Amino acid sequence: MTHQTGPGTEAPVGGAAVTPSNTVAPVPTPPPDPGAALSLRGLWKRFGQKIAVRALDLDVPVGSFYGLVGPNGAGKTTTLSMATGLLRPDAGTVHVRGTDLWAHPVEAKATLGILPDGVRLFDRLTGLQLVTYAGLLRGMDRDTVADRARSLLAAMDLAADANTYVVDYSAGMTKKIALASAMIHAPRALVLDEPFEAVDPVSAANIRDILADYVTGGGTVIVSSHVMDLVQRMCDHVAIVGAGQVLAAGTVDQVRGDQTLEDRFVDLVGGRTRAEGLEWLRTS
Ligand SMILES: Nc1ncnc2c1ncn2[C@@H]1O[C@H](COP(=O)(O)OP(=O)(O)OP(=O)(O)O)[C@@H](O)[C@H]1O
Repeated sequence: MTHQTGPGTEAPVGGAAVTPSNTVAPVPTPPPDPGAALSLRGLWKRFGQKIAVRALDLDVPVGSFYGLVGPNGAGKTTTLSMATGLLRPDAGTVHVRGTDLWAHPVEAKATLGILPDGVRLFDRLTGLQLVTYAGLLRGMDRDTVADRARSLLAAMDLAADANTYVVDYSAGMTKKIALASAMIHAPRALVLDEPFEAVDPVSAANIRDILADYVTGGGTVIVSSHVMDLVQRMCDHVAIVGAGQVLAAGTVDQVRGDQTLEDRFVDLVGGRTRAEGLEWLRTS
């Protein structure tokens, strides 16, 4: 379910959205959903002159496999970073099963597993050391960490490279070890920014199976992706984000209607251009 403020709403000042007098008043936003795995309300983020996320609301139901899609620069990473405590919003709230993440970060973050995009790992550790370190940081006992680390490395097809330094991993292997590190404490929700980027098709299928099992077992997964076909097949819910706002959200069937998700995405987001002025690229 999404709720958006009116089109004339400006960036917030002092934490409140300001509406110019000559525009339509914003639709009042309902309070955060305490039953949702993740409930975002009125999130804003500005970088200099660029408003990356504007008045974004989103509810992710518990037990859903939720896809977040949008064109490059739409604000997906910024939204997920604010939703997981990595980037402080200029305004708005994030609730994780009713807990205000920015007011009670330790409590809220304990229930999340996070795969951020582009954040440096401790890559002078081996893969096994990195996953072990993630478990110990979460306060788990050594035996449980050792058991789970072994299982995760096997599931990610990294057992043979357990003792290789992460700095020497390929991009896909790095993605997989970061994912294993996000899962070691059996979080209640996984927030994964582009988890399949650079991952080979066999590993991607294995990861999809792991995530599907996790959802069947009551977990919630939120993934950002550019691959519409993958989201349509893998997710049960989807939000299409454009220019920092949610343009459509709901179950995949609700959002796509009688179109493919890709066609619906292009309809909502636009941006298809004819390649004019590139005649010089033709070789014959
Ligand atoms: N640290 C930053 N400083 C300045 N601008 C930023 C910063 N982070 C993001 N932006 C800008 O905010 C906008 C949203 O970026 P964001 O990375 O959230 O988009 P995205 O939807 O994740 O894009 P992509 O699909 O390409 O990864 C972009 O215009 C980007 O240039």
